[in-house]
Amino acid sequence: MSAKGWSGSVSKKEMETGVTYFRLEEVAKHNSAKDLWLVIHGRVYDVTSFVVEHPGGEKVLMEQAGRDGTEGFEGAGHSSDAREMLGQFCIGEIHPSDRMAVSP
Ligand code: HEM
Repeated sequence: MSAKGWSGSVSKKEMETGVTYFRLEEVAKHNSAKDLWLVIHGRVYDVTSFVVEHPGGEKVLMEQAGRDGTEGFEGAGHSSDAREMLGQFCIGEIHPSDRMAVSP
């Protein structure tokens, strides 16, 4: 369980479930093409290595960098292949306290 650049302490719940939780504030820091995280359906994705490979282009990912890209992701009508790809970029979930602020 590693989280690049994350300096928060590990909560009891995280130790029990093995899930890494990120605050929106933390996700927002990863907002450049060289360090790009986004949130889709409450999960956090580090797509830094995927930006240049994204079939939909770099621009749309940059526009959502450090933010909740659920609407954009769903709006583009991604294939089931694209949905399966999400798994390899997932690094954790949005912290329960911030969950109301993002799309479930
Ligand atoms: C980890 C996140 C993402 C992955 C793995 C991903 C993957 C893909 C893949 C594999 C395609 C090719 C078409 C398909 O198989 O559906 C695609 C196309 C596309 N994606 Fe993404 N995508 C991601 C995030 C996003 C986001 C956040 C947006 C918009 C804000 C977006 C917008 C698009 C668009 C506009 C296309 C082109 C659709 C077309 O040409 O018809 N993608 N993406």
